[in-house]
Amino acid sequence: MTARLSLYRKAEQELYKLDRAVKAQFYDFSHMFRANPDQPGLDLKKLKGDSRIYRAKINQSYRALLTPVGVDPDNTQHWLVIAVRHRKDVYDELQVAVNRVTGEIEFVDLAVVGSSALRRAGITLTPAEPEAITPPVEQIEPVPTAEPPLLAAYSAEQLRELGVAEQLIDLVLAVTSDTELDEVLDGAPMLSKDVIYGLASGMGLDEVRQEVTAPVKVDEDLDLTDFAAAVTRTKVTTVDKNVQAKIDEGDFRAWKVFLHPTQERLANHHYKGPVRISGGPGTGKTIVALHRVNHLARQLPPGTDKPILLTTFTMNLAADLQLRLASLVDPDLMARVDVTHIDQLAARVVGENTAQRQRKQRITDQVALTELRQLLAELDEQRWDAEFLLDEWEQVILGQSVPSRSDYFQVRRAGRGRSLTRPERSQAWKLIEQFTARLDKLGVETWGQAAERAARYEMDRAAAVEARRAAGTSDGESSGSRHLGYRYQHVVVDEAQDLRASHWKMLRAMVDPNQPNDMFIAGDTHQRIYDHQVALGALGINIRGRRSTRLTLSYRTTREILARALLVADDKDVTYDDLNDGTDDLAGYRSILHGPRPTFAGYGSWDEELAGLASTLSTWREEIAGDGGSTRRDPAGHIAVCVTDRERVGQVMAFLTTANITCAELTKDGPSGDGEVHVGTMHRFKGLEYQKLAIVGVNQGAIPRAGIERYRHDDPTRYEREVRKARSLLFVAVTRARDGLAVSWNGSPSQLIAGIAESSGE
Ligand SMILES: Nc1ncnc2c1ncn2[C@@H]1O[C@H](COP(=O)(O)OP(=O)(O)OP(=O)(O)O)[C@@H](O)[C@H]1O
Repeated sequence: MTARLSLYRKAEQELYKLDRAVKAQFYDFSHMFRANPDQPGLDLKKLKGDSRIYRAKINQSYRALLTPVGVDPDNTQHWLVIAVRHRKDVYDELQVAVNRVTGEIEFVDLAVVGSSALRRAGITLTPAEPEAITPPVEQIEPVPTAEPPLLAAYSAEQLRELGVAEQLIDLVLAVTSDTELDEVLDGAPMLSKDVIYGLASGMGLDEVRQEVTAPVKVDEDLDLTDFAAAVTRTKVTTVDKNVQAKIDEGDFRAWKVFLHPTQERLANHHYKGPVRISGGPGTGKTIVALHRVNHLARQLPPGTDKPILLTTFTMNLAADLQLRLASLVDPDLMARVDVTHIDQLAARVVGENTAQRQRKQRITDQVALTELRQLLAELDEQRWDAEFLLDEWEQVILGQSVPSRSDYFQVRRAGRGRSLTRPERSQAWKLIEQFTARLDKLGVETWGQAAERAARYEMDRAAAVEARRAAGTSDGESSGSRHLGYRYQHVVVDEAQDLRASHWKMLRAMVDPNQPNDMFIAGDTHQRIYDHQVALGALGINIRGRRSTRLTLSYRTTREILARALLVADDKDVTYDDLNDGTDDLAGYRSILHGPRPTFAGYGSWDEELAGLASTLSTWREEIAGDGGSTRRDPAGHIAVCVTDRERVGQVMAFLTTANITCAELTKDGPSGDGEVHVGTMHRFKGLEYQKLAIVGVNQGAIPRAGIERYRHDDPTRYEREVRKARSLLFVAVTRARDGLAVSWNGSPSQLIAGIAESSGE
């Protein structure tokens, strides 16, 4: 009798973590099982407590827990592996069931529930192979506590109705502390976790019903005993000859296959207009954007063009998106997606519209600032600060495409702080005119200028398309049709918080505003590290009602790190916008991952801090190398050091090299070289993640820079803006760490972490 075998998500994740040798034995086991599940070497036996679960032998120590889910028409048995574990963790009380809300098969992992919670709920676990174990005698009684149960306000019936797994209900109603709740939910099915964490974080019953339960509820009447039907609704991995490759991919595979229902809904929904996904760091915005592209690509009619644009803010992030997308999307469909960073896109549009001899070299804002300073010095102009003027030009004049001096007199200068009188505006306009003429003469332009030009070209093109439509000629009818249609059918944007107004105008004009699924925008304004605040509505991108959604569950950062990160971002005096006229917040932002407490440490000098850093990195290196069980894991690329300025990058790398730690600098193209520890300034860390991260030199005066003090009284709005940018930068940095974070400083700590440093007792 042959068998078909599938893997439940949890079992697959357990396999990722096993030693290579045990994984190899699992592949052998699957092979044998598929040939004949009843062969004696597998020792297939039913657990005593629940008639649905069987255990089978992978090797002397490991067992597969399986459940039969039906028989195919050709008489092949179909089995689902629901867990893979050490035999001492197999208990007779384990159960598998069909969830009454989702209709999926689910397994509650009682093996990971702490003994105090089990006892509180009156559950005793009996090892399935007692003869093989010398059980630790569990004498610990739950500490009697006067604390009421955490979820005392709810009844078993209410939890059942929301979809909490039956076996968990008594347990969660009994727990009295967050720690116990974490233990109970550690091995819980996803819906149970979402519901309980939702209630525990203060969401009301109706809110949970609406936001968590309703989206995953199946409409049909469910037969809770029909496992064959249930397994068709459950995301499982088929065990075939490719299973080894799938398991070896480990966590890299997880994001491709197991989307959270909220993420899945966002990625696959049909939207009548632009949609925006927000959410704290690590909540999967990028993952959803990638799946969105996959979904859109699969709907395309056959063709050879590239109707989908996937864009982001920087070059290295675009390269990363390209790589990840290629592992998700079929190669044929991948060829239909244009993955480009936003400045490159603008440069392409400008290039298409400019004769070769008129093309200009692009310069950074820093180079432009030096030119402007030079000009002001030559003019002996003392009244204007170069930085202020450059910002005025970038944000007000270019940002709003102000075409003339008279328009500049009328324009709103929201968020600019210092107000300007009419004569002052006149002076500013004149100086900026002289400045742009100077750049022109040098044959250069800033990226802001290029973006503004690209927006204008693209808006002209959109106007031409609309005019043709109004005249009754359809797109692509005549020769030269490349210029006569909208450039894309779908635009997907990641890291949206940092795009300039002109980028948005360009993107808006690249896609038909009257077609569905036109724009999909992912970003988090708490992570805005450039000065480009926009109101999308005013730029023709109207995001209505339910087309704005927030993700709240972090898949990256441990709870311990997230709690400190929130202290950085959530200052009571700061509000964050929603890329429009409203506000955004991080309410409900949470993680279910646990890890070591982040460290905050002050040193007497930079040299001492560097020595402390080398010691931390050495410890981390050993920890990561030891993670792989008997095979040593290569720590390269899993550890990074984040510094506050370029100069310190060099200093850190030089010091670490002498301490026998090899480094690779994080450049705008990604890490240069294959050194094991990546070192870079904070800006370079946007969108990245590392298992362990050290942030050094978080001193008073380094972040925010001491230089902004001059604005404190003269231009308080500007001062606040600079502090906010620094806050966001540090927030981005601390949330890059998956499970290890060490923040340090020498002298006095930055004002942004002073409170955290004190409360950490260091
Ligand atoms: N459904 C999922 N299953 C497994 N892993 C996931 C899932 N969703 C996200 N992740 C993982 O969580 C991490 C963070 O995801 P992602 O980079 O998409 O978050 P983000 O919201 O874009 O973060 P940031 O705002 O910091 O750039 C990644 O390692 C990703 O693979």
